[in-house]
Amino acid sequence: MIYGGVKELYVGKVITLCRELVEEYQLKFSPTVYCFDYTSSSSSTISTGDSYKKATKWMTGFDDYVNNGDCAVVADELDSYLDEKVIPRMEDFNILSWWKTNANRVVSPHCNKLHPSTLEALMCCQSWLRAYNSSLKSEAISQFATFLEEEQEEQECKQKWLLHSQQKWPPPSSPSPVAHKTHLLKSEQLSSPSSSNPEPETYPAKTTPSSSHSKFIAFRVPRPYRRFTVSASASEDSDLLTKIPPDNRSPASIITGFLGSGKTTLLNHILTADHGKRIAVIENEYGEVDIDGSLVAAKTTGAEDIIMLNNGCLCCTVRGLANPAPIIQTFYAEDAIFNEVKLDGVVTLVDAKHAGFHLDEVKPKGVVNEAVEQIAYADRIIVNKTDLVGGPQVASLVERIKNINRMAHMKRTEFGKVDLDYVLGIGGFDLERIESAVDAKEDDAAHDHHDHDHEHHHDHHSHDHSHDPGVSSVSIVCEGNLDLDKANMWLGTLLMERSEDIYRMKGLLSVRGMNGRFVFQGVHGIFQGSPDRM
Ligand SMILES: Nc1nc2c(ncn2[C@@H]2O[C@H](COP(=O)(O)OP(=O)(O)OP(=O)(O)O)[C@@H](O)[C@H]2O)c(=O)[nH]1
Repeated sequence: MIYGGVKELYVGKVITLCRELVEEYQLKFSPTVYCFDYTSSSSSTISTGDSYKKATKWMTGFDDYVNNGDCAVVADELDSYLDEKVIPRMEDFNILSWWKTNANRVVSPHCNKLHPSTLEALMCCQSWLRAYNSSLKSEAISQFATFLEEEQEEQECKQKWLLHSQQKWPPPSSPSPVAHKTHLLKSEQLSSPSSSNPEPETYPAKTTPSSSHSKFIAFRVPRPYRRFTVSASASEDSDLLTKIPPDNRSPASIITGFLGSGKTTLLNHILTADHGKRIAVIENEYGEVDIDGSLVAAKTTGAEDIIMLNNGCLCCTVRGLANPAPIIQTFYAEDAIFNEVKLDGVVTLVDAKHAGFHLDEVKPKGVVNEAVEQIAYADRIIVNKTDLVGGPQVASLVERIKNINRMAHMKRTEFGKVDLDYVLGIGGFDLERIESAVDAKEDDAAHDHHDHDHEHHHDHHSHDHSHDPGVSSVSIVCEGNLDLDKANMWLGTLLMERSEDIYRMKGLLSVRGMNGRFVFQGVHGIFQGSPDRM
């Protein structure tokens, strides 16, 4: 109609040519199904102004064809394409918007957010490689294509993480206005019983290779976090192989707390005590002058391992000093550190006299109070300087602290005087000690002799949720066994969606098909889990 008398000849030629091309394409690639929805392009929404029609009068034949045309029988992809109804002409038709709303998504919503050039490179590479791969059957190319796909996934995760971290951490140019120090204690237990047993211990179990299958709890954590993949091999008949290799790495403790809360005092107490441990101190001093270096007792007692970091600590100076999270993450993110050092625990000093003031401080929207954060990450909380305030004030502070972090053990002190066992060898991040941590926490909350508030708030069988300063402890206790797949899915989703909000978590799961418990612990996106020893 549009092309006059010769149309049969030319249209026929074009169709034959297209068919040859499609056949060639189909030989190389498996057929792809494209689905288009034309229903949303109803003519009622289309502007077909009279002036436009007049100006393009020569196209009226096409319009008639559109209105009366019938579909041909669909034989292959080309036929199906030729068979598609064409849409009426319109003045303001935008082909790109039409494809955006009508065509099937070829790009996932996540990919859609990638930089166009990144996306283009990924897609092109994949297409080329698939083409080569189909003709050359190259294993290496196939692997590379898979790598690219994984990289694409990684980019999606990374983008998600970036969104979170941008909300959470101050950018390098705007460090936290609160000047804090964080001390890292690395102590080597010379007579550690585990160090005499270098062989990994395997906990035997009957497994039937044919019937056993592996279950995985694997959380993709975007770089620079370490990825944890934890597996439990369980068979249908409840046989289980569990294995937690002994951990001979040197333990490290983080001492944190608000300005003047007594960190250096506690450190001196530790360094001068008779414990037989060799201790290295990495002190992060926010300021030009090394004040605390001269105060730390070890310097005068001949210890050689004191390293001062005047604005030099990579994670602290970049991300602000008040938040211990970056330091905790450093122990997991860097292989060199992770292989040598295990994080033992976070000890938070709280100034009994001034902490209430800091906890009350109202922060701008989206900014978490640093004093609250330091309590939230803690395994041990030392309410120091109790000599400066009365009993009721300390009791009310202790209550507030418990609302923020019910898992941590707490003690009241003067001049940081605590038993060393209380702050060293905590095992706060140790999967093998999760259970004792949970049990001991109950004892501690109810019977700590330093803590005379006589609180008997046993929340073991309740869903406990307090609302002090935006951060609170939640304990969930459920009866029965969990389906591992569902638990995996739930935890994975929780971490993907809300890891930013999870300061610490510890738990014991009873999983269907496992004889032992499944223990886990985590800090934000870092998650560790393993079947418990039987
Ligand atoms: N009254 C009293 N003073 C204490 C106590 N603990 C520490 N102090 C004093 O409080 C001051 C600050 O203690 P530090 O140990 O330096 O506190 P810090 O957390 O290291 O302080 P920054 O380095 O400024 O963050 C020092 O003068 C200590 O002697 C305590 O329990 N009672």
